[in-house]
Formats: sequence, structure tokens, C-alpha cells
Amino acid sequence: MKYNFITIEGNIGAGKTTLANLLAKHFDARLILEEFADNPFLPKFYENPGQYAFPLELFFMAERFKQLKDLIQQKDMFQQVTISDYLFTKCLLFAKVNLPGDEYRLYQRLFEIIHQQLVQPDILIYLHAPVNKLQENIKKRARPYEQKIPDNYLQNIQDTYTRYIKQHPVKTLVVDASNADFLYNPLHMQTIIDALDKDYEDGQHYLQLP
Ligand SMILES: Nc1ncnc2c1ncn2[C@@H]1O[C@H](COP(=O)(O)OP(=O)(O)OP(=O)(O)O)[C@@H](O)[C@H]1O
Repeated sequence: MKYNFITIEGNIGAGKTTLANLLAKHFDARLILEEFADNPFLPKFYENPGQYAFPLELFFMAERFKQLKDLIQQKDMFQQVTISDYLFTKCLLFAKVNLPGDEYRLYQRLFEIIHQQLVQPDILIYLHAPVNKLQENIKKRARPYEQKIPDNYLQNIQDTYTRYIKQHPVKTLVVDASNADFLYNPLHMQTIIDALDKDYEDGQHYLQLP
């Protein structure tokens, strides 16, 4: 396997956590998962985005920093693979969608100070699924506070991710996850495992599942 630090990204409900879990098991890797359930502002945010967006975004940034900061020391000690189901920059992308301009600029200043201290992944796997598929997944997993997420919020998040991936020379595998089933279709898992055995130039590389 060519990569030491792999990050899975994608919109809400794209299936990041499932894939991260399966890959971690396959590679016997250290797993870093988003701890959104501990964020007390998330249910409040979905009820009243205007009032709770700033504390929500601050909380996410603090939690993610806490999880990722130890990687710097740990990375060299054991040559173990690490897999995460989020990119630290996710904070900034969601903040761009959720905060008014002046609050976003303040958030961005903090983000940049913190971001410099973190190790960046060697490769990003971006799961891309259309909004109707994301809504289907969100309904199926039935977290109560997510049930009224509007299509245009998902579309805004998607567009913000897409723009970020286009503009930044991060090594990225863009996977068409419209019909992905990593849990029950071994060919889908194998496609990702095989793809991680190859070298890539920086930028986007498209991966179609069989
Ligand atoms: N920075 C953020 N700002 C606002 N909401 C966020 C932020 N980060 C995560 N969330 C919310 O937290 C919840 C979990 O999000 P996330 O996309 O990480 O996981 P998920 O949807 O369970 O992923 P997947 O289904 O791909 O495994 C979602 O309701 C998402 O909108």
C-alpha cells in the first residue's frame, strides 16, 4: 500500500464512515472518526442555523484539532497506516456555507493558525453521490435532527467541496458513489483497495465502481 495517511471525504450521508471502517479493518490501520454525536450544538443548529452556526463550527474545529494533533508524534513511531473519515479543511468548507461573511473571516483566521500545525493526508478519497441518493441514505439511518435537511443545503455543501478539490492540488480519488455498496459488494471494496496500490499525480483522478 502506497499511502500512510488516507482521508475519506464526501457530503453528509455519502458513506464515509462505512468505507473508513472497512479500509481500517483491511489495512489494520489506526482509525480516526468524526465525533459529531458529542457536538451539543448540532441538533440546535438544524433547528435554528442562524443562532447556532458559529458555536457549532468552533466546536467542530476544536474537536477535530484535538483528534488530529497527536498524529505528528505518533506517525514516525510506528509505521502504521492511519485512516480518517474527515479532512480538517472540512471545518472551513462547512463554515463557508453556514457563516455570514464577517464571522467566516474570523473563523478563517483561526483555522489558518491551527491548520499549519497538522499533518496532511497523503491521499483523499472523495465519495460523490447525487443529492437524492444522499437524502435516501439520511432517511435510512434516521438521525432525528437530520430529517429536514433541505436539498439546497446538501447541494451547497457539494458545490463547496467540488470547488475546493478543483482548486487545491491534493491527490484525490473522486469515486462515483451513486450506487456504492462497500459493505455487501466485495468488488466495490476491491476497486478502492487496488486503487490505493497505485501512484498518482496531484489533482483529481476519477474512479468508477464496477
Ligand atoms: N462543520 C460542520 N458544520 C455543520 N455541520 C456539520 C459539520 N461537520 C459535520 N456536520 C454535521 O454532522 C453530521 C455528521 O456529518 P458527517 O458528514 O461527518 O457524517 P455522516 O453524514 O455520518 O457521514 P457519512 O454518512 O458519509 O459517513 C451531519 O449532520 C453533518 O451535517
